[in-house]
Amino acid sequence: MTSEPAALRGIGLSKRYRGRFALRDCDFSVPEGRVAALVGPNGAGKSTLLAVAAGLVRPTTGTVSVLDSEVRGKLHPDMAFLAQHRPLYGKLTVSEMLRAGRELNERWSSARAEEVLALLAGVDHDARIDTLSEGARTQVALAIALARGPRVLLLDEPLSSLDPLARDEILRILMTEVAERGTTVVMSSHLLNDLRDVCDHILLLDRGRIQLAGDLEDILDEHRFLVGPAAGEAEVGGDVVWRSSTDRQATLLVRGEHVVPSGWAADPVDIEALVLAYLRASRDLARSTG
Ligand SMILES: Nc1ncnc2c1ncn2[C@@H]1O[C@H](COP(=O)(O)OP(=O)(O)OP(=O)(O)O)[C@@H](O)[C@H]1O
Repeated sequence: MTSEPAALRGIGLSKRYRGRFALRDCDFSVPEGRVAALVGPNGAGKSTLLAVAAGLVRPTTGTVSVLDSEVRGKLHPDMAFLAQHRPLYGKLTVSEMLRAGRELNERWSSARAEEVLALLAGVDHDARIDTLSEGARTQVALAIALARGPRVLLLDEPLSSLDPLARDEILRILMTEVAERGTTVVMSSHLLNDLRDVCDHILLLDRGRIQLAGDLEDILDEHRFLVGPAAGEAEVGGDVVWRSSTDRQATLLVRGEHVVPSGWAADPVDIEALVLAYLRASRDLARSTG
């Protein structure tokens, strides 16, 4: 593991629920200032990892640290967490909810809250929370999280069930926060297309295990898709992450040094294709081992 200061670091992190691992031996380190995508299929352990990092769930073994101090059963003061089920009171109006946010949060920057109000310019402050669209509810919850003035922001599926316009609005707010304050963001999502332009770090979880962790550019640089006649496949050396072949053609995802046999093409990968190939490899392995 790197000794670079980390916004969020897990060492040997495991969480078991009734004998089943939701997280297993997870090592990762997200440096400060990164926007990290936490991706993986349903049930991979994303929400569990975020809940452990937020101090809501205790790990079974291992540790998680925020800004180099170990999380021990409560939210780090420099962190804000937006849970998947937005922590809002439906019967309050937006103004009342913001007042409640101020009263419920020890860490509340009034100056920051004023700025954050500007983020809610399009939301009716007299409307009850339970009458708002999903996008507006997410904006209110995000505004309250940002008014804590966090250095690290954890978001559990902030974009799910939002229409494209609302997704764009939330991402714009996040990117402004990152550009102006250097806040570290770790967000889980299934929407790889939306993450492509905003994330510079990736944590890929599958069945509780970290499959990939690191800066996105380095990880994309390390991988190539090789495509060529199936007969040449044996010549490709190195680490083959995933393969798919017909009688005539093979497609391989390779990591690190490898041979490109004559007649084969080596293509760069993007985040979506990379994640899909890792998940397919994992599914193929699970099928073959029963
Ligand atoms: N409180 C709990 N009690 C028992 N099992 C749990 C609990 N929370 C999560 N799990 C189990 O842990 C595993 C990981 O769940 P988790 O919600 O962390 O995954 P996820 O990647 O966030 O999934 P999704 O994308 O569907 O939200 C799943 O098998 C889930 O059923």
